[in-house]
Amino acid sequence: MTSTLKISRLTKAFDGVTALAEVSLDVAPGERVALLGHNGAGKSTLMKVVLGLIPWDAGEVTVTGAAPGSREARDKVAYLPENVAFHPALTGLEQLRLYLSLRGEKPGRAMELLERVDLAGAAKRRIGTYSKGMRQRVGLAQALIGKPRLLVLDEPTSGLDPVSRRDFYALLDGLAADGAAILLSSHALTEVEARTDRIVILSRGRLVASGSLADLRQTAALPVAMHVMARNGYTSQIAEALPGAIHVGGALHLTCPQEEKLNVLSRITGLGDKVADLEVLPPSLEDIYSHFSRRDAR
Ligand SMILES: Nc1ncnc2c1ncn2[C@@H]1O[C@H](COP(=O)(O)OP(=O)(O)OP(=O)(O)O)[C@@H](O)[C@H]1O
Repeated sequence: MTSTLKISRLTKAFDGVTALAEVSLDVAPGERVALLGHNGAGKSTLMKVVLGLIPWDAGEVTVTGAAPGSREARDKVAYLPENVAFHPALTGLEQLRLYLSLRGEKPGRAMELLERVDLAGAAKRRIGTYSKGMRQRVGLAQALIGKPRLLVLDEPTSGLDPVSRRDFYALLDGLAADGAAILLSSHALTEVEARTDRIVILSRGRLVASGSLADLRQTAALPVAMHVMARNGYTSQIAEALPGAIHVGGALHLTCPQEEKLNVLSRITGLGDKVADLEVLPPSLEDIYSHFSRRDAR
Protein backbone atom coordinates (compact mmCIF):
# COMPACT_ATOMS: atom_id res chain seq x y z
CA MET A 1 0.00 0.00 0.00
CA THR A 2 1.31 3.50 -0.81
CA SER A 3 2.39 5.38 2.31
CA THR A 4 0.53 8.57 3.18
CA LEU A 5 3.71 10.06 4.63
CA LYS A 6 7.17 9.12 3.37
CA ILE A 7 10.29 10.48 5.01
CA SER A 8 13.68 9.30 3.90
CA ARG A 9 16.97 10.32 5.57
CA LEU A 10 15.61 13.70 6.63
CA THR A 11 18.26 16.01 8.06
CA LYS A 12 17.79 19.49 9.44
CA ALA A 13 20.10 21.77 11.44
CA PHE A 14 19.53 25.20 12.98
CA ASP A 15 22.70 27.32 13.00
CA GLY A 16 24.90 24.24 13.14
CA VAL A 17 22.74 22.50 15.81
CA THR A 18 21.36 19.24 14.44
CA ALA A 19 17.62 18.97 15.06
CA LEU A 20 17.03 15.91 12.81
CA ALA A 21 19.69 13.47 11.57
CA GLU A 22 18.85 11.05 8.74
CA VAL A 23 15.35 10.28 10.01
CA SER A 24 13.36 7.81 7.88
CA LEU A 25 9.72 7.12 8.58
CA ASP A 26 6.74 5.90 6.54
CA VAL A 27 3.15 6.17 7.78
CA ALA A 28 0.50 4.06 6.03
CA PRO A 29 -3.15 5.06 5.50
CA GLY A 30 -5.11 4.35 8.68
CA GLU A 31 -1.97 4.00 10.79
CA ARG A 32 -1.73 5.81 14.15
CA VAL A 33 1.88 6.66 14.96
CA ALA A 34 3.06 8.18 18.23
CA LEU A 35 6.20 10.28 18.15
CA LEU A 36 8.00 10.22 21.49
CA GLY A 37 11.14 11.98 22.65
CA HIS A 38 12.59 14.19 25.36
CA ASN A 39 12.32 17.99 25.10
CA GLY A 40 14.39 19.08 22.13
CA ALA A 41 14.44 15.60 20.53
CA GLY A 42 13.19 17.00 17.20
CA LYS A 43 9.46 16.16 17.24
CA SER A 44 8.17 19.65 16.43
CA THR A 45 10.89 20.18 13.82
CA LEU A 46 9.81 16.97 12.06
CA MET A 47 6.17 18.11 12.15
CA LYS A 48 7.04 21.54 10.79
CA VAL A 49 8.90 19.94 7.87
CA VAL A 50 5.95 17.64 7.12
CA LEU A 51 3.61 20.65 7.16
CA GLY A 52 5.90 22.55 4.80
CA LEU A 53 6.46 25.33 7.36
CA ILE A 54 10.27 25.12 7.31
CA PRO A 55 12.81 23.97 4.72
CA TRP A 56 15.11 21.03 5.40
CA ASP A 57 18.75 20.37 4.53
CA ALA A 58 18.81 16.85 3.10
CA GLY A 59 16.60 13.82 2.49
CA GLU A 60 13.19 13.35 0.90
CA VAL A 61 9.71 14.02 2.25
CA THR A 62 6.38 13.45 0.51
CA VAL A 63 2.85 13.78 1.82
CA THR A 64 0.30 11.77 -0.20
CA GLY A 65 2.94 11.78 -2.92
CA ALA A 66 3.23 15.60 -2.97
CA ALA A 67 5.85 18.03 -1.66
CA PRO A 68 5.20 19.35 1.88
CA GLY A 69 3.53 22.75 1.77
CA SER A 70 2.35 22.31 -1.85
CA ARG A 71 -1.30 23.03 -2.59
CA GLU A 72 -2.00 19.30 -2.98
CA ALA A 73 -0.34 18.42 0.33
CA ARG A 74 -2.02 21.27 2.21
CA ASP A 75 -5.43 20.09 0.98
CA LYS A 76 -4.82 16.68 2.54
CA VAL A 77 -3.03 17.52 5.76
CA ALA A 78 -4.55 18.83 8.99
CA TYR A 79 -2.57 20.22 11.90
CA LEU A 80 -3.39 20.72 15.55
CA PRO A 81 -0.70 22.73 17.38
CA GLU A 82 -0.02 22.11 21.05
CA ASN A 83 -1.33 25.43 22.34
CA VAL A 84 -4.10 26.12 19.95
CA ALA A 85 -5.23 29.79 19.97
CA PHE A 86 -8.48 31.25 18.68
CA HIS A 87 -10.06 34.67 18.74
CA PRO A 88 -11.62 34.89 22.23
CA ALA A 89 -14.46 37.16 21.06
CA LEU A 90 -15.73 34.70 18.43
CA THR A 91 -18.12 31.90 19.31
CA GLY A 92 -17.10 28.32 18.46
CA LEU A 93 -19.64 28.37 15.65
CA GLU A 94 -18.33 31.66 14.18
CA GLN A 95 -14.73 30.42 14.37
CA LEU A 96 -15.55 27.20 12.56
CA ARG A 97 -17.63 29.01 9.92
CA LEU A 98 -14.64 31.29 9.29
CA TYR A 99 -12.24 28.34 8.88
CA LEU A 100 -14.66 26.58 6.54
CA SER A 101 -14.93 29.70 4.35
CA LEU A 102 -11.13 30.05 4.28
CA ARG A 103 -10.87 26.44 3.10
CA GLY A 104 -13.48 27.10 0.41
CA GLU A 105 -16.08 24.86 2.08
CA LYS A 106 -19.70 25.51 3.04
CA PRO A 107 -19.86 27.41 6.38
CA GLY A 108 -23.13 25.57 7.05
CA ARG A 109 -21.09 22.48 8.02
CA ALA A 110 -19.79 24.23 11.17
CA MET A 111 -22.41 22.79 13.52
CA GLU A 112 -21.90 19.27 12.21
CA LEU A 113 -18.16 19.56 12.97
CA LEU A 114 -18.85 20.91 16.47
CA GLU A 115 -21.22 18.00 17.07
CA ARG A 116 -18.47 15.55 16.14
CA VAL A 117 -16.25 16.95 18.89
CA ASP A 118 -19.16 17.20 21.35
CA LEU A 119 -19.24 20.99 21.43
CA ALA A 120 -22.66 21.66 19.94
CA GLY A 121 -23.99 22.77 23.35
CA ALA A 122 -21.36 25.54 23.61
CA ALA A 123 -21.42 26.48 19.90
CA LYS A 124 -22.90 29.93 20.52
CA ARG A 125 -20.67 30.85 23.47
CA ARG A 126 -17.54 32.99 23.04
CA ILE A 127 -14.33 30.94 22.86
CA GLY A 128 -12.91 33.22 25.58
CA THR A 129 -15.24 31.43 28.03
CA TYR A 130 -14.15 27.90 26.96
CA SER A 131 -11.96 25.64 29.09
CA LYS A 132 -8.62 24.44 27.70
CA GLY A 133 -10.17 21.08 26.79
CA MET A 134 -12.99 22.81 24.91
CA ARG A 135 -10.50 24.98 22.97
CA GLN A 136 -8.56 21.82 22.13
CA ARG A 137 -11.76 20.32 20.74
CA VAL A 138 -12.38 23.43 18.59
CA GLY A 139 -8.85 22.80 17.29
CA LEU A 140 -9.72 19.23 16.47
CA ALA A 141 -12.95 20.28 14.74
CA GLN A 142 -10.87 22.70 12.65
CA ALA A 143 -8.47 19.84 11.81
CA LEU A 144 -11.37 17.72 10.53
CA ILE A 145 -12.28 20.21 7.78
CA GLY A 146 -11.87 18.80 4.29
CA LYS A 147 -11.48 15.08 5.10
CA PRO A 148 -7.71 15.13 5.78
CA ARG A 149 -5.62 12.08 4.84
CA LEU A 150 -2.89 12.93 7.34
CA LEU A 151 -3.44 14.48 10.77
CA VAL A 152 -0.40 15.99 12.47
CA LEU A 153 -1.19 16.51 16.14
CA ASP A 154 1.33 18.13 18.49
CA GLU A 155 0.65 16.92 22.05
CA PRO A 156 -3.10 16.93 21.34
CA THR A 157 -4.21 15.68 24.75
CA SER A 158 -2.06 17.82 27.04
CA GLY A 159 -4.41 19.56 29.46
CA LEU A 160 -7.36 17.27 28.75
CA ASP A 161 -9.06 15.35 31.55
CA PRO A 162 -9.21 11.52 31.34
CA VAL A 163 -12.73 11.40 29.89
CA SER A 164 -11.92 14.03 27.23
CA ARG A 165 -8.74 12.09 26.38
CA ARG A 166 -10.72 8.89 25.91
CA ASP A 167 -13.27 10.69 23.70
CA PHE A 168 -10.44 12.30 21.75
CA TYR A 169 -8.80 8.94 20.98
CA ALA A 170 -12.17 7.41 20.09
CA LEU A 171 -12.55 10.17 17.49
CA LEU A 172 -9.05 9.44 16.15
CA ASP A 173 -9.90 5.72 15.95
CA GLY A 174 -12.87 6.60 13.73
CA LEU A 175 -10.70 8.77 11.45
CA ALA A 176 -8.03 6.06 11.21
CA ALA A 177 -10.69 3.45 10.41
CA ASP A 178 -11.69 5.75 7.56
CA GLY A 179 -8.09 5.61 6.23
CA ALA A 180 -6.58 8.79 7.69
CA ALA A 181 -2.95 8.47 8.82
CA ILE A 182 -2.23 10.02 12.22
CA LEU A 183 1.11 11.31 13.49
CA LEU A 184 0.92 12.60 17.05
CA SER A 185 3.53 13.64 19.57
CA SER A 186 3.04 13.03 23.25
CA HIS A 187 4.75 12.85 26.60
CA ALA A 188 1.89 10.74 28.01
CA LEU A 189 3.40 7.32 27.48
CA THR A 190 0.73 5.10 28.99
CA GLU A 191 -1.92 6.73 26.86
CA VAL A 192 -0.13 6.22 23.52
CA GLU A 193 0.75 2.67 24.55
CA ALA A 194 -2.93 1.76 24.37
CA ARG A 195 -4.15 4.00 21.58
CA THR A 196 -1.60 3.91 18.73
CA ASP A 197 -0.38 1.24 16.29
CA ARG A 198 3.28 2.21 16.24
CA ILE A 199 5.67 4.04 18.50
CA VAL A 200 8.59 6.03 17.12
CA ILE A 201 11.24 7.31 19.52
CA LEU A 202 13.43 10.28 18.61
CA SER A 203 16.50 11.08 20.66
CA ARG A 204 18.65 14.12 19.91
CA GLY A 205 17.34 14.22 16.35
CA ARG A 206 17.89 10.55 15.58
CA LEU A 207 15.23 7.88 15.22
CA VAL A 208 16.29 5.30 17.82
CA ALA A 209 13.29 2.95 17.81
CA SER A 210 10.21 2.27 15.69
CA GLY A 211 7.64 -0.50 16.03
CA SER A 212 4.63 -1.76 17.89
CA LEU A 213 4.99 -1.94 21.64
CA ALA A 214 5.48 -5.71 21.30
CA ASP A 215 8.31 -5.16 18.76
CA LEU A 216 10.04 -2.60 20.98
CA ARG A 217 9.64 -4.82 24.02
CA GLN A 218 11.32 -7.66 22.16
CA THR A 219 14.18 -5.51 20.83
CA ALA A 220 14.82 -3.93 24.23
CA ALA A 221 14.82 -7.40 25.89
CA LEU A 222 14.33 -5.82 29.31
CA PRO A 223 13.95 -8.03 32.38
CA VAL A 224 10.52 -9.23 33.48
CA ALA A 225 9.42 -8.49 37.04
CA MET A 226 7.46 -10.96 39.19
CA HIS A 227 5.70 -10.45 42.49
CA VAL A 228 5.15 -13.62 44.49
CA MET A 229 2.75 -13.59 47.45
CA ALA A 230 3.50 -16.39 49.95
CA ARG A 231 0.87 -18.24 51.93
CA ASN A 232 1.12 -17.56 55.66
CA GLY A 233 4.36 -18.89 57.14
CA TYR A 234 6.01 -19.87 53.84
CA THR A 235 7.77 -16.61 52.96
CA SER A 236 11.28 -17.77 53.92
CA GLN A 237 10.92 -21.12 52.16
CA ILE A 238 9.87 -19.35 48.97
CA ALA A 239 12.69 -16.81 49.32
CA GLU A 240 15.18 -19.70 49.57
CA ALA A 241 13.77 -21.28 46.41
CA LEU A 242 14.05 -18.00 44.49
CA PRO A 243 17.57 -16.61 44.85
CA GLY A 244 17.74 -12.85 44.29
CA ALA A 245 14.13 -12.24 45.39
CA ILE A 246 13.71 -9.31 47.77
CA HIS A 247 11.02 -8.68 50.40
CA VAL A 248 8.73 -5.75 49.56
CA GLY A 249 5.76 -5.38 51.92
CA GLY A 250 4.29 -8.86 52.30
CA ALA A 251 5.51 -10.05 48.87
CA LEU A 252 8.72 -11.22 47.23
CA HIS A 253 9.90 -9.29 44.17
CA LEU A 254 12.28 -10.70 41.60
CA THR A 255 13.37 -9.90 38.05
CA CYS A 256 14.73 -12.23 35.41
CA PRO A 257 15.84 -11.99 31.76
CA GLN A 258 13.06 -12.63 29.20
CA GLU A 259 14.61 -15.92 28.12
CA GLU A 260 14.53 -17.27 31.68
CA LYS A 261 10.93 -16.27 32.35
CA LEU A 262 9.40 -19.71 31.73
CA ASN A 263 12.04 -21.49 33.85
CA VAL A 264 11.42 -19.14 36.76
CA LEU A 265 7.65 -19.51 36.39
CA SER A 266 7.90 -23.29 36.50
CA ARG A 267 10.07 -23.02 39.65
CA ILE A 268 7.38 -20.85 41.25
CA THR A 269 4.49 -23.10 40.25
CA GLY A 270 6.56 -26.06 41.58
CA LEU A 271 6.22 -24.49 45.03
CA GLY A 272 2.53 -25.47 44.90
CA ASP A 273 0.30 -24.36 47.79
CA LYS A 274 3.04 -22.32 49.43
CA VAL A 275 2.32 -19.61 46.81
CA ALA A 276 -0.86 -17.61 47.42
CA ASP A 277 -0.64 -15.50 44.27
CA LEU A 278 1.70 -14.45 41.47
CA GLU A 279 1.91 -11.33 39.27
CA VAL A 280 4.06 -11.15 36.13
CA LEU A 281 4.82 -7.58 35.07
CA PRO A 282 6.20 -7.04 31.55
CA PRO A 283 8.34 -3.91 31.03
CA SER A 284 6.15 -0.82 30.62
CA LEU A 285 6.47 1.68 27.79
CA GLU A 286 8.20 3.99 30.33
CA ASP A 287 10.88 1.31 30.88
CA ILE A 288 11.27 0.77 27.14
CA TYR A 289 11.38 4.52 26.44
CA SER A 290 14.08 5.06 29.08
CA HIS A 291 16.03 2.12 27.70
CA PHE A 292 16.18 3.54 24.17
CA SER A 293 16.78 7.12 25.32
CA ARG A 294 19.57 6.06 27.70
CA ARG A 295 21.14 3.76 25.14
CA ASP A 296 21.31 6.64 22.70
CA ALA A 297 22.81 9.01 25.28
CA ARG A 298 25.78 6.71 25.86
N1 LIG B 1 13.91 27.99 15.11
C1 LIG B 1 14.92 27.36 15.74
N2 LIG B 1 16.14 27.96 15.84
C2 LIG B 1 17.17 27.34 16.45
N3 LIG B 1 17.10 26.11 17.01
C3 LIG B 1 15.91 25.48 16.95
C4 LIG B 1 14.76 26.07 16.32
N4 LIG B 1 13.72 25.19 16.42
C5 LIG B 1 14.18 24.10 17.08
N5 LIG B 1 15.50 24.26 17.40
C6 LIG B 1 16.36 23.29 18.07
O1 LIG B 1 16.18 22.03 17.44
C7 LIG B 1 16.16 20.98 18.39
C8 LIG B 1 14.84 20.20 18.28
O2 LIG B 1 13.77 21.04 18.74
P1 LIG B 1 12.23 20.62 18.64
O3 LIG B 1 11.42 21.83 18.98
O4 LIG B 1 11.98 19.98 17.33
O5 LIG B 1 12.12 19.52 19.80
P2 LIG B 1 10.82 18.80 20.42
O6 LIG B 1 11.13 17.34 20.40
O7 LIG B 1 9.61 19.25 19.71
O8 LIG B 1 10.82 19.32 21.92
P3 LIG B 1 9.59 19.62 22.94
O9 LIG B 1 9.12 18.30 23.46
O10 LIG B 1 10.26 20.43 24.00
O11 LIG B 1 8.54 20.39 22.19
C9 LIG B 1 16.38 21.63 19.75
O12 LIG B 1 17.77 21.57 20.04
C10 LIG B 1 15.92 23.06 19.53
O13 LIG B 1 16.60 23.94 20.39
